This record gives sequence, C-alpha cells and structure tokens, in this order.
Amino acid sequence: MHDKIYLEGLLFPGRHGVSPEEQTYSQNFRLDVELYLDLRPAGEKDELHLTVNYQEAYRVVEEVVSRRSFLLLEALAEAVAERLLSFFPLLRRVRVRVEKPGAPLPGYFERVGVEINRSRKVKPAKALVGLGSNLGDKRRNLKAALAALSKTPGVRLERVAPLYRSAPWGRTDQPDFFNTVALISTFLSPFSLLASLLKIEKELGRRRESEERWGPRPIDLDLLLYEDLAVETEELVLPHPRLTERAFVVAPLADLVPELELPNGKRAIDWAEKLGREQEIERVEGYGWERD
Ligand SMILES: Nc1ncnc2c1ncn2[C@@H]1O[C@H](COP(=O)(O)OP(=O)(O)OP(=O)(O)O)[C@@H](O)[C@H]1O
Ligand SMILES: Nc1nc2c(c(=O)[nH]1)N=C(CO)CN2
Repeated sequence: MHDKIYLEGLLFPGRHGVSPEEQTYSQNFRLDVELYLDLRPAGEKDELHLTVNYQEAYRVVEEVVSRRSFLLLEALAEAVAERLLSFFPLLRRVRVRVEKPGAPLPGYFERVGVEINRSRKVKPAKALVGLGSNLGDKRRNLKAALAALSKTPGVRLERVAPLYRSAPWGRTDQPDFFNTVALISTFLSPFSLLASLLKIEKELGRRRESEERWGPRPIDLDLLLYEDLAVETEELVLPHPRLTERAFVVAPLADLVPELELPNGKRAIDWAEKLGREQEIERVEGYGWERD
C-alpha cells in the first residue's frame, strides 16, 4: 500500500548543528515529509477523521524543528519521524528528509541532507479523559458526555471508572462535583481528540464565555493523558498539567489503571490513596453506573 500524504519544501528556522555558531544562531532547515497511511477510507467517505490532517502534521514538524536543538540532521530527522508517529495513530510509515541549505561546506553545493524511513504496526492510541459536572443533573450530564464520546467518530469507549462526588477544588464557593474518568482508544490525533471534547462540552450546554476559571459548569472534559505523549502548545498541554494535584482525577483514574505511573513518578493507586486523605472525595456508585 503506497498511499501517502506529502508536505514538501517546508522551511523552518532552527538551531541544529555541530558547531557552536549553529547552536547559537538559527538558520533555515528544509524538510520533505511523507506520511504513509491507507487513504481509501477518507477518499471514499470524504471525512477528515479517517485521515491525517496535514495542518496538524505541519505544526508537529514545525514544533520539533523550531523548539528543539540537535547536533546532527540524523537526530533532527529521527525526532520529527518519532513525533509524527506519536501524534497520528493512523500512520504506518513516515519518510523524513531534512536539508540544511546553509550547511558549512567549503564550496558550491546543490543540497545536502538526510532521509530516513520509519515504520510500525498501526494501532489505536489509548487515552484517558477526565469528566466533571457541578450544574444541573450532574449524573445525567456525565452520562450524556460518555454517550457522546462513544459516538465520536474515531473514538472507542473502552472503560468507565466508578462515579465520584468531590468537593469543589480551586474555587470552593460552588456546588459539589460529580467526576469520573474514561479510558478510550482512538485513531484521532490528540489535537483532533481535544477538539471533539470541546465540541461535546458545547453540545451539552457549556458556555465558556460566561464562566470563571474553575467555576461551576454543566460539563467539563479534560484530556488527561494520550499514550505517553508530552505536549506543550497554546491550546493543548499533555499530560494535563494539574492531573496529579486532583483527587477527583486520580481516584477514578487509579480504578481503571492502578499501576499507571503518573507524571510525578508515583503509582496511580498510591497517589490516589494519599490525595484521598487530603481532599474530600467519595465514591458514590461502582462500575457500570453509566449503563443504567
Ligand atoms: N489536556 C487538556 N485537556 C483539556 N483542555 C486543555 C488541555 N490542554 C490545554 N487545554 C485547553 O484549556 C482550555 C481551558 O479548559 P477548561 O475551561 O476546561 O479549563 P478548566 O477546566 O477551567 O481548568 P483546568 O484546565 O484546570 O481543568 C481549553 O480551551 C483547552 O484548549
Ligand atoms: N471537585 C472538583 N473540583 C473542580 C472540578 C472538578 O471536576 N471536580 N473542575 C474544575 C474545573 O474544571 C474546578 N474544580
């Protein structure tokens, strides 16, 4: 299968090179990227979730080239390939070419660079989504969000944690929350997944414009973890930055994946126990509550 999406002649400034000057002053890098995946489903159905959004791919490449620094073009190409495979579960192979138009060579040259191919077995990414509600019929809001999540194209709802009631965290002058965590598997990128979560929030009546930070809301969906991906962009931060501070996240998460290593290096089940002693949280219903 040779279908591919290609992005050619991408130009980004970066600090990559063996000499101290190249590490200090940025110069342009030129990249060609080929993303190998089966394009037939998207071709037949004309739906974006069945393929890789090349705008997202562009941003992933740009982030690696402009935010990191390597001695070798080999290392830069490796990092770009690795990052693309991490962000897009649909990819089975990537080809990355990196050229340095201003390479320090002693005479005239047309182009110099490296090209690598990296492949793997395609499988969906596992992700954990945190859900909360403290306005209206909270239990129903969470159930509706889970139903919407399970109907989201490219998302499979694997398991739902028990239902918790928790005292409000951050701002205490508001009603108690109901919280849970869902384990999903998905072929969506973390960007597309977050966009789907925001869409569900909106459909369930969330109006961010009229809300205060950490204030009351009918529904809140947070992307807690996406495989072991670390991302820090304006709209998406992974792992979720406040995950380990919150009993209402860690307790249900520890029910689903007790042995998971949290971003602070602790085992989920141990950390849940500690936070459970410090914050007010109570399990109100066991597994399967969302199905009745
Ligand atoms: N991992 C993430 N999960 C959800 N939203 C995220 C994430 N990383 C960044 N964001 C961004 O955060 C913005 C604000 O999210 P939200 O209103 O849910 O914050 P909050 O629930 O008030 O606070 P907190 O982020 O502490 O839970 C969203 O628009 C989203 O773009
Ligand atoms: N107990 C609890 N407290 C919160 C919650 C939440 O889901 N549960 N969500 C918040 C903002 O998203 C702020 N505070």
